[in-house]
Amino acid sequence: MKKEKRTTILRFYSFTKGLRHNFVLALLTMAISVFAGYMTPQIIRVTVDSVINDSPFNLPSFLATQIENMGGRDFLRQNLILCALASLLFAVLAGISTYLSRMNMAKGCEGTVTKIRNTLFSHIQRLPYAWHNKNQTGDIIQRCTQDVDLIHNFINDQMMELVRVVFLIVVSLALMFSMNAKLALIAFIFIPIVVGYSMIFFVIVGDRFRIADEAEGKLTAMVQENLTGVRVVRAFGRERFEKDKFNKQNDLFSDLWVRLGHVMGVNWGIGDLLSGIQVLTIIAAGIVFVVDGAITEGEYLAFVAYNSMLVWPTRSLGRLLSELSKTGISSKRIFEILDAEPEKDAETPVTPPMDRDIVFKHVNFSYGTSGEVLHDIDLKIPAGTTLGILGSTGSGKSTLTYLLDRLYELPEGSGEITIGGVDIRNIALSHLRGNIGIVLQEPFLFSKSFKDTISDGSNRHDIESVRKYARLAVIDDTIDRFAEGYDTQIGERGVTISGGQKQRVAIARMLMQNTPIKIFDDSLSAVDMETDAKIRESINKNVRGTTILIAHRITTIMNADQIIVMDKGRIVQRGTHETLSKEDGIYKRIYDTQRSAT
Ligand SMILES: Nc1ncnc2c1ncn2[C@@H]1O[C@H](COP(=O)(O)OP(=O)(O)OP(=O)(O)O)[C@@H](O)[C@H]1O
Repeated sequence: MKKEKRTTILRFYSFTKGLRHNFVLALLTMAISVFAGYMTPQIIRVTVDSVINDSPFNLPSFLATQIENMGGRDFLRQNLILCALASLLFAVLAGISTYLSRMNMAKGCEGTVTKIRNTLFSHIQRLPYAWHNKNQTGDIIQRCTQDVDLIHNFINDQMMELVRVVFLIVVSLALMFSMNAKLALIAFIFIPIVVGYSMIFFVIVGDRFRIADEAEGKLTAMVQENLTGVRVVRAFGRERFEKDKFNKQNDLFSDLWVRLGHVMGVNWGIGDLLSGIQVLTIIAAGIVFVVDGAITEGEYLAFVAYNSMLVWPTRSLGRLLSELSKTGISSKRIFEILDAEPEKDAETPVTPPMDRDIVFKHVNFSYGTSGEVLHDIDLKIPAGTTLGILGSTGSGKSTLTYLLDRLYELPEGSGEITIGGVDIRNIALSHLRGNIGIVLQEPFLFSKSFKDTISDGSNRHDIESVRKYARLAVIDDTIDRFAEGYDTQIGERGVTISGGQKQRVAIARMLMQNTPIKIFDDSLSAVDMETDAKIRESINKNVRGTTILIAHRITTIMNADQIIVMDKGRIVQRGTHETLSKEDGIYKRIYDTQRSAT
């Protein structure tokens, strides 16, 4: 059972480390403020009963002695202002302690939430690629923002409020019981009723909030997908379709919130009704008690004041419980991320030289969702050579590279991939990935200048080095044509560059990282044949290391030292361009087709 995840908000306790003194101070000063607030009705009671009327002073002995020393009842009657000043003193004390309480709570809360956000973000960075593929980006964003905000509200408002409310109820009841137990009991009876029905709403609200929160996650995911794919939306004239799809989800989302609001409304309404009945009961019963002489007039006034102080927190307790229910759902959604297993190194990871032979030994692989994607792959890529991979879409070419880069882990018993004889599962992940450069068919470029983009991941940032690699990727002239040259910003707030230009910038970036293993995953597909040839020629002449070239175009891979042809997850042909172009099979068919097309 130890493994069973505790998904309650209490798990956030560890994030309060180093800030707990703020929370303790916040609670202490809050207690002082509550105490000071409770003193005013006591001052009114003493003033009415023992200063204006003639009842004996019903006060702790040290206070009664103090009043006697000052001149007793007669002195106070002539100086009623002193009673007012005492009230003012407690009001000031309440104000100052409330300020200190909020200040400390804000410090503790902001510090805790900052830690939660940082931990979430860095944990997400370490989660496997497979996890990212399985989860919608919009939903992850929703969890990191909206759900974290709810935790913020919980710590900043609800937690404090909960303690305050419980404290207020206990103090009110204690004071009321000390004045008249029977009347206090009448006031108390309403509390279990309010808490009881609030518990029912706790469950209903929690359920509805989870559904509404998930719907919001879908809505965020929809917006995110639409914005990312804005080009496709425009190109296919899908604006209306996208708008309708969004409107539908938005209607569903707002419908869910209306329903949640309905439940909350009923909850609050019943709470208010019960509170009204409770107040009326105490006012009426109190009058009967005064008439019967069971309590004094001063006690009655104090009792009604304390009762109103009791009603508000009791009603709040009901609301708080339903809010807490939402917080519980949010914390569960956050811990679903934090509990996801991050990528791990072997127990004693090694960092061997990577400019060595790469070997795939009887590799089989499945993503788990469909059948086997790779079947019995046996392949050796001698160090410093170029491997060309050709194959139909979905034949498993990219999967080979994902496995090499350990974006997906090869399970035990599914074969082995080694570099220089070392199983890659034993190589430190940062070492492995730091030594393998990949350019994808649709590379992702961050919003930076050309210069910063190309030097990203390299330890050199001087313009001459950047230019050198831009030249190798045949993108130097294009960059120079922009008004701000290498300082031109690309991406969201900068210039838009074509798919082929993007590919070439990504190639320059990868070449500048100067990794001993380089993978080009169909990354010349968007450049014209002539530029493709120029890039390959400059790479052949100037770049050393092991290269894996995946392409659909024969001309891209024809100079490779070794070429494999893949079909349905198997290597169906292997050789060089010389041998394969003469052998009957897929390679020759594609070669003939592409030759006749040019
Ligand atoms: N993350 C994934 N989860 C589940 N299945 C996947 C995943 N990635 C790829 N596949 C499936 O694995 C098979 C091989 O895909 P892969 O991307 O390796 O093919 P490919 O030869 O590189 O194709 P292309 O030339 O179109 O890039 C395909 O059937 C694909 O649908």
